[in-house]
Amino acid sequence: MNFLSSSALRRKKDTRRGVKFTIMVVGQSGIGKSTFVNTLLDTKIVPHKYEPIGTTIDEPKIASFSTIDDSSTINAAVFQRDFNPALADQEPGIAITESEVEILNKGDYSRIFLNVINTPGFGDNIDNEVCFEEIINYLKQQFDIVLAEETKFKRNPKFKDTRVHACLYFITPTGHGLRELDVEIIKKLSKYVNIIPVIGRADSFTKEELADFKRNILYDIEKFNVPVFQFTYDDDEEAIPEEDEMSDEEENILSENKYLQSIQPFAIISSEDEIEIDGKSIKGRQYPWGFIDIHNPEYSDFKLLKNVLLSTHLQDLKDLTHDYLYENYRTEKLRAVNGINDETTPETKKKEFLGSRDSYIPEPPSLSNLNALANIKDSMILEEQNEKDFANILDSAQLNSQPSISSFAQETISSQKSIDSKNRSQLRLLSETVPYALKQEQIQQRKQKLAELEAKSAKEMKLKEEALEKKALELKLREQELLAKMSELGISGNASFASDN
Ligand SMILES: Nc1nc2c(ncn2[C@@H]2O[C@H](COP(=O)(O)OP(=O)(O)OP(=O)(O)O)[C@@H](O)[C@H]2O)c(=O)[nH]1
Repeated sequence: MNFLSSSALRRKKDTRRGVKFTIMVVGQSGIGKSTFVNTLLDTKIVPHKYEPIGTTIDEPKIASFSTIDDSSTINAAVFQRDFNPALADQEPGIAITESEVEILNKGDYSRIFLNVINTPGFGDNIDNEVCFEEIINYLKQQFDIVLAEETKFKRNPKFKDTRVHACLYFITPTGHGLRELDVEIIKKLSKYVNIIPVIGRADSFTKEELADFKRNILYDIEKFNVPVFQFTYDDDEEAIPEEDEMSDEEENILSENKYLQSIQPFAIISSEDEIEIDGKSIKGRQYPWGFIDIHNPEYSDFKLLKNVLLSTHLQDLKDLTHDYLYENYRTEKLRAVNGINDETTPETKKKEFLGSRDSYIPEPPSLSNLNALANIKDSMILEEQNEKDFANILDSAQLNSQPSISSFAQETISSQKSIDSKNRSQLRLLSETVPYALKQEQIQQRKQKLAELEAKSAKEMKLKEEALEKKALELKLREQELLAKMSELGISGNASFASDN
């Protein structure tokens, strides 16, 4: 009989109920992002550029977008779905779209609720700064949503965690290595998401070219300290003490990680098309000289990458996002908003904060008290736990008819309650301000962005107005010249022409 530990049981239950996982694809247009996603899921969930609406199972939701040319009314997403030659010379800007799909593993009935974030327009602009900002803001916003929820006194049981767990960064297949733009964007994004570099359309290289390209990329990653996701393994076998013998499963994981690390970055070939080979239908690409099965590891790392994302490393990617990336973000944010002194212990902070509680007047919602709130909230949870413990003592004491314990517990609870009830109402009020304050911050940022856009378009309007006035003046002068010429020649102008003058 197989026995499962309670955590393994919980994990099994969780996977049956469904695991939420979010991936993002970033890279230049035409590099194979949409094809990869659709092949990965064997479903058309992401549209290709200029593909009309209605070709995917659901229309992707536009989460946010930025336009470069503010005077235009189009945005990247609209621009990309419908080809309009009149707008072809415009900068596309960037859109961030979300597509959700549920994956059911028929073997063990586990489910993954996968959210795919696409970034059409990325890298297609002359100045891509706005694209970086839009993606980073999106990633930060998802962290903020979790932070706001965490600080709530009463959490929403239906809360949806939208943090992005992995970003597949499609490297432009130049063959030379990483471009300056790649280094810059990966460095910026890696603060908020695990970056997995990918070479798309790997069939455009010969075997040797691909090996060279991979080598160049690894060299650049090392040289410029580019923080990408690592498949960790310990090369130093002697470092593991004998008594810490590894189980077969652990050994397999280590050797698998070692192999995955050795083939980095993944070079993939994707295809949405099925081709018929020996009466069997396979996902592949047909060339004038033959075909490629995209699952064949000899040519494509597609199968490996699929396995990493949807099976072997899914939990690692989620854990790293929560325990490392989000935790760093949370700490940084709390420190920044409160100008916190690290030497102060949570206990001192709590005392300082509670010292003035009798004269406490709630401040207007602000992030400046966020850190204090987080610590207070921890202490509240502790106090609440204490109260529960006392109540348990009381219950068991009453059951056992032991009046001495019962009266002790009751006394302690009532004195604790008199302090706590006062605290609690203040703390409840404060903890409710945190999500509100974060929302306010976002609204403020949006307002500022809108104001900047308005100022820019007002400036452009003014320039256009001046240009029109200049043109009108030129026309007027031309008209006068013509009239003068006509009178010289003895030709009389028509009535309206003359009266206009
Ligand atoms: N040869 C080859 N072509 C590919 C591969 N993957 C995608 N393509 C083709 O490349 C073209 C562009 O692919 P997309 O998946 O639409 O590229 P994208 O990066 O999503 O582009 P945007 O939608 O503009 O962002 C399509 O014609 C695909 O069929 C591949 O692995 N090998």
